[in-house]
Amino acid sequence: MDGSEDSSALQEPPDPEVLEVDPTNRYIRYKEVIGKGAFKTVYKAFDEVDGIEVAWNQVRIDDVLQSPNSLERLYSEVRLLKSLKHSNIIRFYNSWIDDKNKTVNIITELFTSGSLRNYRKKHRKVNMKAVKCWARQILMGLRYLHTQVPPIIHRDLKCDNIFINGNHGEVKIGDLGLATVMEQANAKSVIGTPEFMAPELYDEDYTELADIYSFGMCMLEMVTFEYPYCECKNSAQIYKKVSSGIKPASLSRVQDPEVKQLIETCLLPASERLSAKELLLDPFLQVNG
Ligand SMILES: COc1ccc(OC)c2[nH]c(=O)c(CCNC(=O)c3ccccc3I)cc12
Repeated sequence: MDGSEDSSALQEPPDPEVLEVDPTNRYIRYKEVIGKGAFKTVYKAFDEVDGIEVAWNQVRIDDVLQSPNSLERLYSEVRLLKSLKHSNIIRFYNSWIDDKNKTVNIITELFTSGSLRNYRKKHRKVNMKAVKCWARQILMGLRYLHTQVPPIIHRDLKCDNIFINGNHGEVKIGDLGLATVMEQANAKSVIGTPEFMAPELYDEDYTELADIYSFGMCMLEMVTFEYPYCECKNSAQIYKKVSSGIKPASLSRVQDPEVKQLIETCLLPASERLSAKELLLDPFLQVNG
C-alpha cells in the first residue's frame, strides 16, 4: 500500500450485530434476517476466507439426530451437496449441526432478489419470453440433478425455493437436500408441500420424475399467480384431488395453449411424464420460439 489509498476504508467500524460464528470460525452471521421458509430462517453472513457474502440458512430440528447412522447419512448428504456445481443450482458451501440451539446450519450462495414466487408477485406484467427463459433454466438445473448417478431428487421444488437474480434474470434452484436433512433430523417431519407434490411421493414409490410434476405446478403458478389448489382449504382436500387426478382449478384459466400443453405434460402420471431433458426439446421452450 503506497499510502495514497483511502486507508480509512480499511478502518471501517466492525460490521453491526455480528451474532454468531460457525465452528470452523470462517463465517460471520449478521442479525439481519433476509428471508424465512417453512422450516428455515435465512441470514446474510460473511465468509472471511473468500471475502464474499453468503446465505446462512438456519433450520430448526426438534429432536437432535438419534441414531448414529442418520448422522452418517446426513454427513454423506452434505458431502454430495458440496460437490454439485451448476449455473442453475444454488451453490452449497458448508453445513454443520449445532447441538446447543438444535439447528442445522447451511452456508450457501446468496441471492438477494429472493424467490421466484415473490419476484412474480412484484413484477406481475412479464411476457412469455421471460417465463420461457425461467422455465428453461429450472429444467436445466433439474436435468443436471437428475443425470447425476444416482439421480438427485429435489422432492420439494416450488416457486418459494427457486431463486432469481433480478439484474441478470438468472434463476437457480435452492433448498437442495433440505428434504433429506429434514427427514434425518426430524423423525416425524412430513416433507414436501402438498400443492406441489406428485401423487407417487405419497406412496414412497417415486423417481426423479416427481420433480417434473412439481415443475409443472411451478409453471402453473408462474402464469396464473395463484398457488395451485388454492381452492382447497387444507392438505387433506389437496391430497384427495391429487390422488384422484383432479387438476388445480387455475389450470382452466391458462390462456396460452402451448403453456397449458407443457403443464399438462408435466402433470401426467409418472409412467407417461417426460424427463427434464425431453422437455427442453419442447417447441414452446425453444428460446427464439
Ligand atoms: C426464504 O429464503 C430466502 C428468502 C429471501 C432471500 O433473499 C432476499 C433468500 N436469499 C437466499 O440466498 C436464500 C438461500 C438460498 N439457498 C438455498 O436455498 C439452499 C441452496 C442449496 C442447498 C441448501 C439451501 I437452504 C434464501 C432466501
